[in-house]
Parts: sequence; C-alpha cells; structure tokens
Amino acid sequence: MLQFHASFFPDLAQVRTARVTMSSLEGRHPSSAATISSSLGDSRKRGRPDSARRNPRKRNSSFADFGSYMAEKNRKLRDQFETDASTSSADGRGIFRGISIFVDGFTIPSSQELKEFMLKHGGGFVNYFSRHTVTHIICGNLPDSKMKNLRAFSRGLPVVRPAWLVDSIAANKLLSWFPYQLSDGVNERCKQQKLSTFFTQKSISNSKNVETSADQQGTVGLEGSSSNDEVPKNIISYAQLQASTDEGQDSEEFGCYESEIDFDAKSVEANDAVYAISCSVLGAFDSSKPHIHNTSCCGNTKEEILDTKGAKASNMPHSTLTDPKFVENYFKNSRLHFIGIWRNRYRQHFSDFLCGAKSSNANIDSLSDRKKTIIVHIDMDCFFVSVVIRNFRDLFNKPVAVSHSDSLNGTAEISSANYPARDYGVKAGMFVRDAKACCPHLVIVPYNFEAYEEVADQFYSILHKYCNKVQAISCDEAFLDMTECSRDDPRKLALMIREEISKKTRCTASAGIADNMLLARLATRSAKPNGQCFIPSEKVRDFLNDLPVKALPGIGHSLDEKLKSRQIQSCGQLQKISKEELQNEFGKMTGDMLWSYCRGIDNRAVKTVQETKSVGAEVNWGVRFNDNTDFENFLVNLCKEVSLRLQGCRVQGRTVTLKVKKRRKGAEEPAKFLGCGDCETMSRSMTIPVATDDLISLRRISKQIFVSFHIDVKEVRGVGLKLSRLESADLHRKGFEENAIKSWLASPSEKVMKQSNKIASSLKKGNNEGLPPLCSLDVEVVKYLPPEIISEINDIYMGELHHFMEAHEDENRSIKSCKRTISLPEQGDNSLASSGQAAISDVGGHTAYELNDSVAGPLKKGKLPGGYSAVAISSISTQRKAQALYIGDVPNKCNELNAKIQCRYLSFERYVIFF
Ligand SMILES: Nc1ccn([C@H]2C[C@H](O)[C@@H](COP(=O)(O)OP(=O)(O)OP(=O)(O)O)O2)c(=O)n1
Repeated sequence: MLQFHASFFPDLAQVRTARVTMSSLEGRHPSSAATISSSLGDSRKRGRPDSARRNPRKRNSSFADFGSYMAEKNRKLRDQFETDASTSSADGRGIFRGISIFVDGFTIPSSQELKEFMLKHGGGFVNYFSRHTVTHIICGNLPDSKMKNLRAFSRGLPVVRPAWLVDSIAANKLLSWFPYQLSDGVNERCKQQKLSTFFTQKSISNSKNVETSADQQGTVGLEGSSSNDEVPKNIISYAQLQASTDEGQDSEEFGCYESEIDFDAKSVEANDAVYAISCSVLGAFDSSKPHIHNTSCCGNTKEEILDTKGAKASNMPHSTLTDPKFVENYFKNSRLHFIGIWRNRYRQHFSDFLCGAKSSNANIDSLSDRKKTIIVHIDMDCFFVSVVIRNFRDLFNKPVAVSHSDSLNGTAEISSANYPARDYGVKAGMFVRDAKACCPHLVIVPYNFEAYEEVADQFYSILHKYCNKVQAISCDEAFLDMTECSRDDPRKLALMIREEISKKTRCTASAGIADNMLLARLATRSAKPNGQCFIPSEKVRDFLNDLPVKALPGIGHSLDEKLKSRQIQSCGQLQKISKEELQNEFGKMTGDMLWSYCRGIDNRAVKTVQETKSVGAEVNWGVRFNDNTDFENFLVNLCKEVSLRLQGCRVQGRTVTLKVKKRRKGAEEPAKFLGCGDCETMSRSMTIPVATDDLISLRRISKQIFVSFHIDVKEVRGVGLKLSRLESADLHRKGFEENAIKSWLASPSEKVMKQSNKIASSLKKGNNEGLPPLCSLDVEVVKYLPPEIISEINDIYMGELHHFMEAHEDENRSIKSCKRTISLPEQGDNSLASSGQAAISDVGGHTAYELNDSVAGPLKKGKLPGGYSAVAISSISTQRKAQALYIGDVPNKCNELNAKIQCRYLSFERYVIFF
C-alpha cells in the first residue's frame, strides 16, 4: 500500500487541536477559564453549532446540538457511576458520603484513581463540572493565572488538593478540607510526588518471556531495563506525563529513572526524559493554550474549553465549521497521517542511499535468478509505546499503551500496546475503555510524533550503515538484503544491528533471518519482543508445519474462516491441498499465494526504490459545511495540503481524483460526534495534459469535479483529493529551463502546438505573424521564461501579457471581479438549445454551452485575436454566472468540443477574464 493511500484514511481518533474545544455550561473546565480560543469564531456565540441551527435535518439526529449531547452524556456517566457504586465493594462507612468531586487537570493520584476512591467510600464523582452537583474541586497544581480563574469560576467551592482524600482514607474518616486548600502560587508538585508513593501499584506480572525456538537467539539487553518483576518506585500516569511538561518540569524530577539508566551518551541525553515527554505533551497539547482535561481530551469526540463568559458560552465541537485551520490541525495530529507521510520523509532524508542503491536494484528483479539470498527483517518492538516510555524504566514491564486520551468515556483508540499489555489482551485499534476493561491498571501514554521521527531516522541510519539494500516498509520496519553485504554470519550482523539500535534509540528491535522476505518476516514475528530468529533452509518445513495459516501475510479474517471451515488451520495442513484445488476454491491469485506461502516460497526481491503512485489527503472526520463558502475554504486548505505533499515528494500529477463522502439519505448523525456516519462515496477523476502541483490548478480542478457531483454541501461528510500519473517535478522544471522557448509554447492541442512553433520562429525572425491567442498561452510555462523573453512576448501582445499573468496569479479572483461574466440558463433549461442558439452538453461533469454566433457574438468582441466563433461555458456558481470559458473554433461535433475542453482544463478558468 502506498503511503498516501494510508493518508486517505486518516485516523478519526487522532484528530485533535488542543486549541479549539467545546464547552458547555455543564461541562466546562474551570482552570482554563481564561483561555478562549479565538478560533471558536462566531458560531460559538450562537449557542449551538451552526450546522444544527441552519440545518433542520440535524435536529432529527440523536444529538441535535452539543447541549443535548452533553446532557445525554452526563446522564449516562451518572448512571454508570451509580451502577459501579452499587456493584463495588464499597466501604460501609462511606466516609465521602455527601461529597461530590470534580477533578480539574492532572492529579496524583490520577482522576481515575480518585474516582475509584469515591466509589469505594460512598462519594460522588462528576466528569463535567457543574455548580449543581459538585461540592469540591480537586486540583493538583495550577499556575497563578489559572488559579485565579479557577477561584473566580468556582464561586466559593472549595478547591482542594487530592491529599485531602488520600489522608481521609488513611485516617478512615473525613478530615477537614481546610488545611488542604490549594493556595495561589504554591507549587504543589513536590508534595504530590511524595504522595504518589502512597499509590504505588502492585507489581504487574512481567511480560511473557517469549519462548525462543532452538534457532532463536540474541536478546539484546536494553541498558537500564529491568528484567525482574520489581515493584515500581513510582507510577507515571498519562496525567503525569502531560503535567510534566505543562508545568515546565525539570530533569530532576525524573532523576529516579535516569539514575538507573546508564546510557553512553548520558550527558547529551540527561534531559531526554523530559525532552521526550515534553515533545509528547507539547505535540498533543500546547500548554500555552487552553488546558485540556485529561479525562476528556480525546480529540475525536470532544474537547473542552473553559470560557470566561460563563453561562453564555456555547458548545462547539471541533470541526471544519469552527477551525479555519482544521485541515492543517487534522493532519498534524493524525497517527495514520504520520505513518502515511513518513515514507516521504525517509525518501528525502536517505535520498543518497536510495540513489546509490538504484543501480543495484535494476539487476535484482527476482530472487529466482539468484543462488542463495540472505534476507534480514528488522522491526522495532511496540514502536509508539517504546519511544514514549524509553526513559521511564519503571514502565518497561508494566502494561502501557499509546492513545490520545486515557478517558474511559470517549472513543479514543489504542495505537500501540507494549507486550505486557498484550498479555492482558490489549491490542492496537481497541477503544481505551475496552483495553482498560481487559487490564484495569493499563497505563496510557500520549503520542510523541517528533520523537517517532527522530527514532525512525536513527533506525534507518543504522540500517544503511550495515547494508546498502534496504527496503523501508514503515517507520520502524525494514528488509535488508544482506547477500552481498559481508562474509560475516548474518545472525551476528543482525545482533550487531539490534544492539546498536537499542543503544542509540533506547528501544528494542527484533529480527528475522531467512532465505526470503516471507520467511524473514515470519521469523521476526516469532522472535518478538527483543529477540531474533534464524530459519535455515533445512528447517523451513519444520517451522511452517505447525504455523497457523493466519500468520501468513494476506490471510485475513474471512479467508481464515473459509480455511477453518475446511479443517485447515496450519500451514502443514494447507500444504496437503493441491494448487488446482486452491485456485478453484479461492481464485487463481489467492490460490497461488496460499500454495506458495504455506511452503515458504516467496520470489520477491528487496526493493530499495519504491515508486510513489499517488499522492493525496483525505479528511473524513469533523467535516460539516453550511454553505459553499465553507466548502471552498476547506477545499483550498485540502489542496494546499496535497500541493505541499506533492512538493515534498518532488512530484507533480496529471490525474486529479476527488472523493466525496455524502451522508446517505435518511442516515442519522453518527454516534461518534462529528464522524462521517453512513455515507455514499462518490469519486471522479480528471486527467490534465500537464502535470501539476500548483495550488490554483488543484483548487480549480477539484472544484470543477465537486460541482459535477451536484451535492448539497450540507450533506458532505468527507473529502479526499489525490493525484496520480505522477511525474518528477525536477525533470519537469529542468525541461523548461533547457528548452524554454519551446516549452512555454508547449500546448496539448496540435493546432496550438503548430502556432507555438510559428511563434518560436516568428520570435527568432523578429516578426509577429501567426501568434496564438493570448488566452492559449500557458502562464505556468511562461512564468519560467527569462524576463527579457517575457517582456518581448508582452510587447507582441500589446502589453496584455503582464495583465494576463497577474490575473492568473491572483488566487482570490472570483467571478464577481470578472468583467465578462454572462448569465446562464437554469440547469436543465434547454431554452437556448431549443431555440437553436446553443447545444448543451456534459463536459467532464460540467455543463458546457456551445453557443451559436448570435449568443457568442457579443462575447467575441473585444481584444480577442483570431476569428473565433464559439464559446463553451462551464457553469458552476450559484449565481449562475459563467466561471470558465473555452474559446475556440466551432467544431461540428460536440464530442470534439468536449475533448478540446477536457484538453484545456488546466488553463480553463483564465479564459474568462481575457477574451
Ligand atoms: N493500526 C495501526 C498500526 C500501527 N500503528 C503505529 C503504532 C505502532 O507502534 C507503529 C508500528 O506498527 P507495528 O505494526 O510495527 O506495531 P508495533 O511496533 O506497535 O508492535 P510490534 O512489536 O508488533 O511490531 O505504527 C498505529 O498507530 N495504528
């Protein structure tokens, strides 16, 4: 799968902006009262989402507005708490009876732990602040400014340190909260740090000791990792990880971890623990921005912000309607986006290696040509988790997972779980609440995309040091063809590589060594975590015999079920079925794959250069539009994102594909707030003659495609833009530079091409005969010409060229500023056609009007050089004004016109301004 296919499906659970969040009177966050994001915009003032207000259909959904969503949510939370309380082993004395707490921000013990205390001792716990239900605000530490806001907000409610609850439990009676009041300006962290020892969790069973096969060897000792089941000195919670940065924590606080990690580059990395966490937290939450409550910070569903306007504040989910930078923020915080675009980063950072390896690639088309290959597969262990906790030794043997939130109430997903967590059944893709149900003491840590990039770069630098044939599979996984690398035993090399990885990155990797890529990967799987496995040729049969077929790549759930229904569970059993039988049952391709893979046959070669086939971006969460302007703003940003990605890959594309998700008729709004819900997907492509990465062109073309769908923007729930038929941007530009005169005249139309040649010779001869019309010039080409040539051409066109180019560059030009707009008949109105004045046809999804002379006549007048006699108009705008025109000879057949218009799409819009 190419990287941008992945980015076509960004992870909804990752969307976050720490800045724009929802608020509600009954769900606000006191400590952030002062910090209101300006990006909430006007809509927030209106008291409910614009979409709900303007779109009556939405009122039929289960959450007509955010207020009802919150009311429902609070009700559910209360019910849930009461159910939990009735089933918990509550202490009969109920020392917290009558107390109902709201936990503000991070605390030690965590809010989840405090909730459990309240459950156990007869108290109440409120997830969303309400003056009516809360008796005490529990707060760990706040800077002065936030403290003041909290005081103003709480209007007399006690703001108390968690120690009040802890000490009350220890004393087995409700102590006075007064001495525990949180006072302004007092840094409470040290006290909390000590308190946390009180909550040291019981030791958690060590990660399973993966049974190594006879051939498996070489567990790399990660320096500083604890191998026994020791009781941790401290437990780091998600809240603490956030807090450590929020409050500008210094390295001393992490001393207890660092002192036990003896890294070579200790001096350099002394602050790394803090740095890693800082990156992590700052990546997810900007402490200068509204504080996000750690129990509700999941960006995909709801983020909360406090508003100084108190009761007047409205709730606004984070969506295209509220955040002008929605697209940018969406991709910044999407883990799948990170995974998707990572390959481009790799290409750029390691281009030297890739170029060097290119030539060798050409000779290795298939492993079948070669005698004996040695393939090493290397994959880092539970990558996202390992990187985040690499400086927290105490977490190494505890169940830990990465997610955007540790809230049990949201729909945050687990992105990666470490091996101790997997022992409890925690898996990537699970909701946090389900993961915590499997493993209640699971520690959730936030993402740290910057650190992932850094470690991935280190990982690949090491691989390229040992081998020049590296096929990057993802940010933490690669194949190495070591056949010609060295005479050393590949097992020894793999061990050296893993040791170096662990030393440099402080994360472990596992390796598989075998004759081909399939077996090497299977070997890695059996070696994980932190091990390596070699499968010599003579042991392949044994290795595969009992291997479950599901372990083979390409065997998903349904294929596995089909095989199971035929009593086939292991590769050994599958080997007994003939190829013909498998082909008949599962089709030729799948049949062949099953037959080969269960025998360990794989003829693929390690490919160092992998071609990018398409580049694109897609957003399917938070997409809501009230009107065309909303949509167009969004589309511009999506085009910008795609344009930047194209530039990042140094490619341009000729085929533009727009994919739109449209709410299915009658579909309810999705349960996942602002998700796309039940949708129909529409997709259409347009191929242009000249490859582009240009924002204006992308915007124009994607808009044209969108119009062809005839969809009400209010029904749009997701949009994706992709470019394929990619060409190297460098070559493109080089071509222009080398052959400027010819290039700028280059045109897809044969006729214009001829004219271009004429111009070229005219220019050379100093006469201006046979010039193409100004509107046929491709500004994208002209602008690369040397200034003196541009000036010469400008003279030829009587000074109009500069004007023409300026207008082209003016991104904000609109139909309103166009002098030559014309009104068009209503869609489907054939009056012009029936009166014999026009033929209406569908051109690439646009309504094109081929006008006869009587209509086109007035349009033709003016400066247009040449005797043109037809105008084709692409009608887009709601004002029914022409937005794009094609001017050319009248063809006899409409099809020719269509072809021509299609052909000139790239410069379609320009014509309207200058004929
Ligand atoms: N659906 C997925 C798959 C992967 N990832 C991220 C998190 C992973 O840490 C990283 C690498 O993916 P792997 O499949 O290699 O999984 P891990 O490295 O987490 O575990 P393993 O040790 O099994 O390789 O990509 C993700 O966020 N969501």
